[in-house]
Amino acid sequence: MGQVADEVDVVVIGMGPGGEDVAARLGRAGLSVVGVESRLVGGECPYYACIPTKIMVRAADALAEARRVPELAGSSTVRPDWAPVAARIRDEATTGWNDEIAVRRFESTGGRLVRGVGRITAPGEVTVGEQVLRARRAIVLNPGSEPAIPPIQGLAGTPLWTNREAVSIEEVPESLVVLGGGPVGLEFAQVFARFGSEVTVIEAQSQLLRLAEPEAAEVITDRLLAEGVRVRVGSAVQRVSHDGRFQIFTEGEQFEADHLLVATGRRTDLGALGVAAVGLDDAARTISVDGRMRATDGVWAIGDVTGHGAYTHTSVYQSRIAAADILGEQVTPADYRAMPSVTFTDPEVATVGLTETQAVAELDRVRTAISRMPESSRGFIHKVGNEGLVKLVADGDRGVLVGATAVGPFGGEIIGALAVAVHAEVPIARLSDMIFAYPTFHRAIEPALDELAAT
Ligand SMILES: Cc1cc2nc3c(=O)[nH]c(=O)nc-3n(C[C@H](O)[C@H](O)[C@H](O)COP(=O)(O)OP(=O)(O)OC[C@H]3O[C@@H](n4cnc5c(N)ncnc54)[C@H](O)[C@@H]3O)c2cc1C
Ligand SMILES: NC(=O)c1ccc[n+]([C@@H]2O[C@H](COP(=O)([O-])OP(=O)(O)OC[C@H]3O[C@@H](n4cnc5c(N)ncnc54)[C@H](O)[C@@H]3O)[C@@H](O)[C@H]2O)c1
Repeated sequence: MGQVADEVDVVVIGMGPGGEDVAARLGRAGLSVVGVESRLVGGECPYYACIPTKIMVRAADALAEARRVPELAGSSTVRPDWAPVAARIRDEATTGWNDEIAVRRFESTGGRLVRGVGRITAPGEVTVGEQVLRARRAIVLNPGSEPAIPPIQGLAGTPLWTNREAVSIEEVPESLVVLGGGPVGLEFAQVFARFGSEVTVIEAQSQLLRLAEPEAAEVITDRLLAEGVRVRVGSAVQRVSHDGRFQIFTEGEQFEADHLLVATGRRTDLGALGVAAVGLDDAARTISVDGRMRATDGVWAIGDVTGHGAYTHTSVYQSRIAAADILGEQVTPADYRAMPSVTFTDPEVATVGLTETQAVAELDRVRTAISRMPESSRGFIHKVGNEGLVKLVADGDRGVLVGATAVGPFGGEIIGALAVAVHAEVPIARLSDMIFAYPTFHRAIEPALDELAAT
């Protein structure tokens, strides 16, 4: 006798932020939904990524501000203690890496959770261990991504850290090498340095935050150097060894540290997900989706696996579209032109849309302008810690912004105004008429607009 299939309307494989959201929306709309999750409902973001790292950043920023007191307001003595940070992450944010609350939240929408690794075994069919699920209406794929470990000689088998170990430590390492100068690497590097670790960042590309505007990378590099972080760019690690401590060998240099944090990007495994069973390329890194998140007949995909920006806001944006499409509602196709991102270093590095390099590759006439945060009134008032800039990228033919970068205190908040401008294609002439409250950080947008208007 063959296995009797469990028939439902929708099976969601992977309950990351997008998977949880799409499952809840469809459940609330009256569909029968099974969510399949092999680890924790909620995915990477609440347990190992966004939330714990931002708790760490908040604490590290508090230390940095206290250290700035002598330049502004008297004297201060700062004695970092990791215990409150570890306790907040463990007890307040992740309840000991336990997803009971998230499971209850999902079940309250009418959904049913199946624990285990889900795999597509035929069109409309998902197998989890011995259990076979038939999806009448949709399979939604939200498997997220895993830390990618580069094939460096000697690295495999060492007790390296990825973001998952780094958010669950109880004590700050005395010394740390961070491999990779992307958002993950830099957020951790600055946090641990501010808590007293001796930190080295090794980045293979020629600048930190390789995808960011070079002017932004320069600001954050200078800040890290000023805080005592050792930074190596354009540096390839050739070999690693571990004998209780790590030795990291690059061309011409050797570094030694108690711990090694690998933050060299993310990987997916479409083979393990069984996508070939529905005709998709299982050797690919990402699943191509159309504007409605459809990957193929009866299959939708959302989140990191789609390759449209590994951010929680991407995953949840896509989940809304996928849910509406599955419910047969009118859908505005996905539009990523105004995709924002924020790296929560201090200063924050926030971007929206295209960088100058990307715009030049796509458009006939590109204009850019930069205003420096320390030259603004608020930058002057803020004084220590005021590094930053606003860079605008405009389509010279259409007279609209196609991209922007805001680096500075609250750079992630400043970018909000610029995201509206890029999203709604507000004419630059119209933006120039705006009133910017005095003396705010976002007022640094105005001189850059003036410069664009004058060219
Ligand atoms: C250190 C760090 C900090 C970050 N900070 C931010 C930030 O500040 N802001 C931001 O927007 N983004 C941030 N991100 C990115 C963010 O975490 C992800 O983009 C986000 O989690 C969305 O991912 P997702 O929905 O694709 O799935 P994920 O969160 O990766 O979840 C996917 C889930 O699917 C499960 N799964 C996978 N395969 C299967 C299977 N076959 N069967 C069953 N279950 C499966 C996994 O166990 C996992 O729980 C950060 C990432 C890292 C690493
Ligand atoms: N605040 C946020 O929104 C936030 C924070 C963290 C991560 N994320 C997302 O998570 C994803 C993963 O972040 P990430 O920083 O791990 O990846 P990333 O790809 O952005 O950066 C990884 C860096 O490692 C470098 N690298 C790769 N191999 C190397 C090697 N062998 N030696 C030295 N350097 C090497 C790359 O050149 C790259 O600069 C990103 O897509 C990011 O957008 C977002």
